[in-house]
This record gives sequence, C-alpha cells and structure tokens, in this order.
Amino acid sequence: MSEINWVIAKEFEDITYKKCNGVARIAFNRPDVRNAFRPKTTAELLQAFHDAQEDTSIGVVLLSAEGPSSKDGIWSFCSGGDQKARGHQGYVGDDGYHRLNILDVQRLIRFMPKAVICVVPGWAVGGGHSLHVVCDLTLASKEHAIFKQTDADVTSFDGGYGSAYLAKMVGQKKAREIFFLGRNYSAQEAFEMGMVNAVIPHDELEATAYEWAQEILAKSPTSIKMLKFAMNLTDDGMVGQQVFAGEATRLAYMTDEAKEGRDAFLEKRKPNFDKKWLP
Ligand SMILES: CC(C)(COP(=O)(O)OP(=O)(O)OC[C@H]1O[C@@H](n2cnc3c(N)ncnc32)[C@H](O)[C@@H]1OP(=O)(O)O)[C@@H](O)C(=O)NCCC(=O)NCCSC(=O)CCC(=O)c1ccccc1C(=O)O
Repeated sequence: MSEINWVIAKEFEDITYKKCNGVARIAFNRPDVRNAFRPKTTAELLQAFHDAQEDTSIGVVLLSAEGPSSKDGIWSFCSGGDQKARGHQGYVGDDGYHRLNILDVQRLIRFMPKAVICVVPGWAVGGGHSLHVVCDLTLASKEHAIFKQTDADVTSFDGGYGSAYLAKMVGQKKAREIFFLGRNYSAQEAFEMGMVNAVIPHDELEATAYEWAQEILAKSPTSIKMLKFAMNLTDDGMVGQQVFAGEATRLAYMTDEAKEGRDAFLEKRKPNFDKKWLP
C-alpha cells in the first residue's frame, strides 16, 4: 500500500481538513464533547465538503473524527448536535441565528459526485448516526465504534435520511427498534444489520479507509458518479432525477451534436446535426 502523506488543505477550528493522492479527509475535531457539532462546525463542514466537491483532483472523501478525548480517552465519531448550543428554534451560532444546517451537510454528502466514506472510530450518535447513514460507505472500529440513536430522547428527530433511508438499509423493524429504543449497537451488530460495510481493527481503520478510497479512485470517475446518482435516484424523487439528469446533460454537452447546436446559435444559422439516430 502507498504511504499516506496528508497535507493540510485548510485550517479550521472545529474540524481538520487534509488531502492526499485524490483523497480528502474531513474530520470532526471536538473529541472532548464526543465530537458534537455546533453551528461553527457545520459551517466549516460545508466549506470543506464544498472545496472537496470542486477540487477535480479529489475523487473520494473520508468523513472521520479526531480523538480520543483528552479527558477520558474515549473515541467518538460524532454525538450529533451540541445540546449546549441548542436554542428555541435550532442551534445558535455566534451570529445569534438559530439553524438546523446539518441537513445542508447531509445534502452535500448525498449529492456530491464523489464517493464519501464514513470512518467511525467511536460513538456515532443522534445526528452523528444520521451522517453515517447518508454517507456512501461506512467503515467502523471493531473495538470502539458504537451506534446509537438518541433523537427521541432529546426531541430532535431526523425524519429524513437518518430514519427513512436507514429503514431502507436495515429494514423497517430494525430501524424502528434503533429509533424507538435508542440502544447501543457494536460495529459487528451494525455490520450484520447492513448499515456498516466492514468492521476494522481500530489501529488499521484510517489506513483501510484510505485503501478503499484508492480502490475507488482506480475506477472510471464517470461510472462512480453515475452509479452513485443512479442508486440515489429511486429514494430522492424529482431531486434525484434532477441530479442524475444533470449529469446526463453534461455527457450530452460533450458530443459533436451539442457543439453543433451551440455553434449554430452563435453563428445565427440552422443547426446541421449528424442525422444518425442510434438504435
Ligand atoms: C455520545 C454519548 C452516548 C457518550 O456517552 P459517554 O461516553 O458516557 O460520554 P458523556 O459523559 O455523556 O459525554 C462526554 C462529554 O461530552 C459532552 N457531550 C456529549 N455529547 C454531547 C452533545 N451532543 N452535545 C453537547 N455535549 C455533549 C458531555 O456533556 C460530556 O461533557 P462534560 O463536560 O465532560 O460533562 C453521550 O454523550 C450522549 O448521549 N450524548 C448526547 C447525544 C445526543 O443526544 N445528541 C443529540 C441528538 S439530536 C441531534 O444530533 C441533532 C439532530 C439533527 O441534526 C437534526 C435533526 C433534524 C433536523 C435538523 C437537525 C439539525 O440540523 O441539527
């Protein structure tokens, strides 16, 4: 396996953001509060994901977390919304506005034309659990990953991908159990339910995620993108169709036919399309 030499892509406060050989690594960096996210965290996640989406050298994003906690040595991926930042109408940032913008992060992950691998080194709870659900793949620490849904404990429920899409993944009964009972599930149990792709010894977790990313990077980028959008489509309604169809339009742009259509308009003449109607 090639050596991983992460290069810092941008300095943030609540997250770290690095890149190496076609892979971007975005990681929560609030381990002392189990990587709970506050508005600053989600704003930074949006910036990093947007950068990874725009960077044409990046094909795969790892969503991970720094740790362990300096207080008690416990590992976490993310414990969801920071309950200390929670106000009357959402999570309150430095600007005083109340927001629920982790949903914007979910949408970026879902609709970005690149694979996103969730790397779970510890607790994945509440909105943190939902983030793992929305990622394309999930790899979990054998020793430390614990999956748990506390949304119904704190009256902050994810009625979108976090629950309804989870039900498509693990089945209705299991999804209802996860949300209604809020129990802890090990990496192995999550794997058996079908919401984790592989259970990896903790010390090998990041290297394995990087290896999986490299395997994806060896594939055709257009195929990975179209496959992701095709698999999203049936669950995403008209938005899913829009995202998939946008890429079909891009492919059409690359044909001689499209160039002739554009040129004819600019040259104020009738288009002369090649009259081949493929069977
Ligand atoms: C994760 C735990 C199960 C871990 O338990 P344990 O190992 O015993 O650790 P603790 O001692 O509890 O925690 C250590 C330390 O961290 C602090 N902390 C942990 N989690 C949070 C948190 N979420 N917010 C704030 N602080 C947190 C804890 O207070 C301790 O601090 P000390 O100072 O050392 O005491 C357990 O910690 C736990 O259950 N945590 C809470 C999990 C939770 O309920 N999360 C919120 C769920 S709701 C949510 O995530 C938002 C949903 C959402 O995103 C959403 C949904 C729908 C629409 C919009 C949105 C949106 O955009 O927000």
